[in-house]
Parts: sequence; C-alpha cells; structure tokens
Amino acid sequence: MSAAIQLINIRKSFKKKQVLRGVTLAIQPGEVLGLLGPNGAGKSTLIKIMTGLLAPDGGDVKIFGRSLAKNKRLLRQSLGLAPQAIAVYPQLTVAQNLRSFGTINGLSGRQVQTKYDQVLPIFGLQDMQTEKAADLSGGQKRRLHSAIALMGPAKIIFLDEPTVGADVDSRNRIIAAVRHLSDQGITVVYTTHYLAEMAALHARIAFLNHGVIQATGSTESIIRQYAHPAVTLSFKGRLPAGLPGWEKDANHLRVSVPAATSPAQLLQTALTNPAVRDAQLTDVQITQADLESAYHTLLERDATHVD
Ligand SMILES: Nc1ncnc2c1ncn2[C@@H]1O[C@H](COP(=O)(O)OP(=O)(O)OP(=O)(O)O)[C@@H](O)[C@H]1O
Repeated sequence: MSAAIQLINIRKSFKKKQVLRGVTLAIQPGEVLGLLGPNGAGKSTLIKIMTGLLAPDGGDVKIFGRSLAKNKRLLRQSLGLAPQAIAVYPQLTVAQNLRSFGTINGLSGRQVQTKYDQVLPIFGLQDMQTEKAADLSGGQKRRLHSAIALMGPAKIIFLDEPTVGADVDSRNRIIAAVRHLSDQGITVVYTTHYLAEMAALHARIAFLNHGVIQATGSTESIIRQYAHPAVTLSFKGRLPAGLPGWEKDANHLRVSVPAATSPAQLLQTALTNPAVRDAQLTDVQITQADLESAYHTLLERDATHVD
C-alpha cells in the first residue's frame, strides 16, 4: 500500500535562508506523525508544502502515491488543515462555522450533516452549537478551529500546534480526538512543543532540525536511543572543583549519565569526593531518561548528524 504522504528530498529557502535542506519521510495511513523541532526549524513550512499551499524549491510530495504538484486540485480534497493561526468566522455560531466550511470544502448538504454529527462530539462542541465563535474561550476556539479541518472529505489532517493556549480539558479532548481519527484510519500530522503529548497520542516522532529529519521513531525508541538520565547537585556558596565530566551551571553541578553506568554510581563517587564533602550541598536531583532529555540530545547535534 502507498504511504499516505511521501516526502522525497524536499528543499525550501526563503531569500538566502535555507530552511529545508532535503527532507525525506514516509507517513503511513492511520499514523499520527508528531513533527517536533525547535522554533524556526521549518515545521509549518513543511506542513504548507505537504498541503500544497507552498511549492518546494526541489523534491516531491506524494499523497497516496500520486505527485501533489501534478494532481493538486484532486489531492487537496483529501487534505484538511488547521494552521497555527486560528481562522474561524467570529460572527458565526459554532454550527454555522462548521457547516459553512463543509460546504466550502465541497460536501453536499447531506454530507455536511453527517460530518457535522461526527465532528461535534469528537471535539466536545455539542453544548456550544449556538454560541458565536467570538464568544468562545481561547481553548474552545482552538477546538472549533481543529474541528473545521475535519469538515471535508479529508483522509489526512494537519494540526499545527492545536493545543496552544488550550487548558488541560481542551488539550485532552484534542488528543482524544486525534486518537479517534487515527483509529478510523485517518492520518494525522501534528506539531507541538508539548512533548508529553507524543506518548498520549501514540505518535511516531519525526525530529526536524537543521533542515532535515534527524531522527524518527516511537516515543519509546527515541528515549531508548537518545535520552540519558542526569544527576544534579546543588550547592550554597562555592562549587567544588575537580569532578571530571560534571558541568557547572549557576550553583549546580550536572552530569549526564552514560549508558555503562548508573545515577547511583555517579552519585556515590561524587559524594565521597573530598571537595564535595567540604562544600555546602543543598540538594540532589536525579532526572530520568525521558523525551525531554532525548530532545536536548538531538538539539545539540550538528547539521551533519543524521541517524
Ligand atoms: N514566507 C516566509 N518568508 C520568509 N521567511 C519565512 C517565511 N515563512 C517562514 N520563514 C522562515 O522560515 C523559518 C522556518 O519557519 P517555520 O514557521 O516553518 O518554523 P516552525 O518550525 O514552524 O517554528 P515554530 O515552532 O516557531 O512555529 C523561520 O526562520 C521563518 O522566519
């Protein structure tokens, strides 16, 4: 079966700035792809290219095996986008917003009704149908904005930072909605800066940095490959000297724990060191290997380092 989206060596520059330097990635039908990367990495640019809103300078995008550039009108029908900036009609109600986008996206009257009945509960909007979009809270507006991306015949949904400004309840609803879509075989491309959402979404992560995909894999495999536990010692007054491998940061000494050893071993060595014993230790912290630590490892890699 063809990939839902196949990116082949995508390149894009703005003036002299090379943002995407050769992005190659396949996203399978029904998969949730979590696109991670620092601010300015090019995530939104890549989404615009995947949805045909922006032409790449080089490379090809294939949607279900067909070139997007050559079949743009046809293929764009199968793509639903909720961009980063919220775009709803403020003077229309929730129901009017959803229905009018359904019509704009080419659904018949009956199809609009069917989609509307499906989408409303997915995003928990049942109680707000007659409310004006302008009167919704920030998180509710975000949910409506994401729901609009579904009001069409889309088989692939792009959600660019859908949980920004959303409270815990709205965020959980959006995550549950994405899981629901994935269970129905819909492919979701999702960007976020909230790393904890990746595990909740059962997403496959693609880490975009320096214009290329530097790593892909499940949350577990990314943690296994790139995360290291760390030990941090905090001191009052002068930091003790002479602990090889420990980095100084304000009033802390921090070490990333290599695979061959354990936090306990490193801690024991440090605490028996005379310089540490003479210093005023105020706190000891062990940080587990998690996605955040993997993210930092990846972030520190240079442009030539691709696994
Ligand atoms: N239309 C444009 N003209 C010029 N530069 C642009 C344009 N669009 C994006 N850029 C630049 O391309 C780079 C990538 O931007 P993009 O918005 O894709 O990053 P991002 O990964 O989505 O960032 P964030 O996490 O902050 O949303 C940035 O340096 C941005 O300034």
